Amino acid sequence: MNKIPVLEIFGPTIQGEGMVIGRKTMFVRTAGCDYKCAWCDSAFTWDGSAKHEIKQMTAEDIWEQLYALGSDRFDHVTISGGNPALLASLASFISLCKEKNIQVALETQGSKWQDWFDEIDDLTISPKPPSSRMETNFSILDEIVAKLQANHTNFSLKVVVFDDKDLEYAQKVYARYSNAPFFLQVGNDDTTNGNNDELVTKLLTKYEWLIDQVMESNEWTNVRVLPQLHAYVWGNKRGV
Ligand SMILES: C[S@@+](CC[C@H](N)C(=O)[O-])C[C@H]1O[C@@H](n2cnc3c(N)ncnc32)[C@H](O)[C@@H]1O
Ligand SMILES: Nc1nc2[nH]cc(C(=O)O)c2c(=O)[nH]1
Ligand code: SF4
Ligand SMILES: [Mg+2]
Repeated sequence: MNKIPVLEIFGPTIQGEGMVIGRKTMFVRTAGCDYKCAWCDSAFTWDGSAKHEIKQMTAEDIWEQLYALGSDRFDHVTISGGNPALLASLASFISLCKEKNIQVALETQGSKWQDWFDEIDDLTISPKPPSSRMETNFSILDEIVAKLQANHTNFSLKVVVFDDKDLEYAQKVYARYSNAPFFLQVGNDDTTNGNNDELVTKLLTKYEWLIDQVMESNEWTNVRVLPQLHAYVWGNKRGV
């Protein structure tokens, strides 16, 4: 099927995470994931709770909706999910964005390759640490990273950290792919809290903990430590 299962289209907003943090962007969130991370902040993309909201869209349908929301006020689109790398059909949307001079970022966990990865301007690969209860297939990840590097694709690695074990895992990933830009991201373990002041206080404490760990370690040098910026502005709200 050539259609793309879409759950959300929103923006313009700021990219709250990783290698293009702060950039003005639109978002397209696809449905379906091959993982089920214990702390997934977008579980509605795969747990069935929003299945009635999934729209099967063509590349042109998605573009129309992006344009209806953002008109000429954007030049960058972020594709997230779910795992958008499950969808070969995204190729058509990515080339449509190119035609329109729109840059494309994409978020995926690194469990599956797509040939269109090399067309992405800002590709984030986010392997999952032990707290997620998912298992990384390092032979697949090795292959993906090797191909991206061989093809000079602009990508980065981003590991979400909740605890010491996660940081140990992140260190292993950092050492294994030592030439790749690397980001550590604060984990949000309170994804249903509607009290933003309380949430932000919690997240800042965790951010400080993560910074402290990295600063005092000689195993971490060329790394960026980031929060989820959008959580500080909008808390756990969807569609921002
Ligand atoms: C919802 S995922 C969708 C893309 C893809 N499935 C992935 O995990 O990379 C987008 C990003 O949010 C991160 N994320 C998900 N839940 C989170 C949480 N509770 N705290 C911090 N980051 C989280 C993921 O690690 C990923 O980098
Ligand atoms: N503003 C904003 N930035 C984000 N960066 C990654 C997101 C995601 O859910 O993949 C996200 C999101 O949902 N909103
Ligand atoms: S891989 Fe991404 S979308 Fe899938 S469950 Fe994990 S965090 Fe959620
Ligand atoms: Mg998110």
